[in-house]
Amino acid sequence: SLNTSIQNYLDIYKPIDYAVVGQQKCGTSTLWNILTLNPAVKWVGHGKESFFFSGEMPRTTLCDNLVEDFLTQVAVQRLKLNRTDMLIGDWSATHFSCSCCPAALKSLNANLKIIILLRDPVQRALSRFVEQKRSIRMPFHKTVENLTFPEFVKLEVAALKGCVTRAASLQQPRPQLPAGPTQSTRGQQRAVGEEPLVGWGLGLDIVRWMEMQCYSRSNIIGWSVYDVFLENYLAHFPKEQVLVLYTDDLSTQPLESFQRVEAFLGAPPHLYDNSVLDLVFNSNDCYHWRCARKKGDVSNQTSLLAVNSEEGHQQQPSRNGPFTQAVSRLVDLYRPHVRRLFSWAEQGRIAPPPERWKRLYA
Ligand SMILES: Nc1ncnc2c1ncn2[C@@H]1O[C@H](COP(=O)(O)OS(=O)(=O)O)[C@@H](OP(=O)(O)O)[C@H]1O
Repeated sequence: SLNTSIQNYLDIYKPIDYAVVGQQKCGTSTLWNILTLNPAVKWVGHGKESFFFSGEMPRTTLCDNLVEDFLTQVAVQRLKLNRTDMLIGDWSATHFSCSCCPAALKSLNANLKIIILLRDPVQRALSRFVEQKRSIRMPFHKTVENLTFPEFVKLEVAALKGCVTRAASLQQPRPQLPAGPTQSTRGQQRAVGEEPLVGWGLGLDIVRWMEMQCYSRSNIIGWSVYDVFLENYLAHFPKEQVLVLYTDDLSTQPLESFQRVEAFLGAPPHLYDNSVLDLVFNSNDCYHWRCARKKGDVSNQTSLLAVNSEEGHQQQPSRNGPFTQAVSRLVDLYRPHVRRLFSWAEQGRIAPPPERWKRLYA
């Protein structure tokens, strides 16, 4: 029963224009619900996420999934709406931590615009932990059901460190880099002194590949190690095609954030209702991509939930208690990775992370 009045087959089957690749638990549902109120901005799939090239469980990498099936899903959107003039994107938040996804997406459309939303790494890890713990339907519920947050952090950080140490032991001498302005493997200019960015299939050696897999197989803690995954995207796509946003900005300056995304996508500006901009979707209060709560009602609930479950319903974690220690352990883990984000911001490769992150992780 599809409306086939649109004549141009190529227009219907052309690939997506943009991809919001993650990160999971960083506010992607809020971005999706509000941004797609703009009639020029649409998405592929029935729900929010297609999970087409990588699923919830990191081992289910699907980069060689049938391209034609994906194009058909995109075409369905154009046929349903009987329009070819809107921007169609993929919203799978699982694509950020997937090693082969930047390569697959680049092959799909070299002009693709990539959008990445990042939240304070500890907050993201906490958010995912609480979600998995609370719902038996969640894929990592079994992993965390009998553990407190500090217990889980201790085990997982040790496992991650072991994995990364084993990866580092495979280090071989690196080829000498030529002096002066250099070209990356993909031919893009980088300034003197800027580290070369490598990606899957683009200069990634065994050490960094294995390291990336250590983090990509650790959904709750490892998926907050943003620089490793972001580097992969920046190696494949020119920085002009990669927009990095921060959850803090979505929270404090929602309208500006949506306008920035619209400008990046080349979409006509939409007039958003103020009451809509005040909404937070898929919060710990109401786990569903479409479930909305007022911003003020959900703030800081996640850390409270985690503390309450472990320290006897206190309002604040005790100074040297297990929860505070777990947070410090995570801050130590994330520190060098957050620092890389700041250095990329200084080099103009990405938008600067929130100042608050500097105080926490510097
Ligand atoms: N505007 C704004 N400001 C601050 N925080 C926000 C905002 N929008 C979403 N959120 C929080 O993001 C969490 C949900 O993220 P996602 O929608 O990306 O989750 S998912 O990957 O689709 O499962 C979820 O975190 P938790 O509440 O800690 O679970 C949301 O509360």
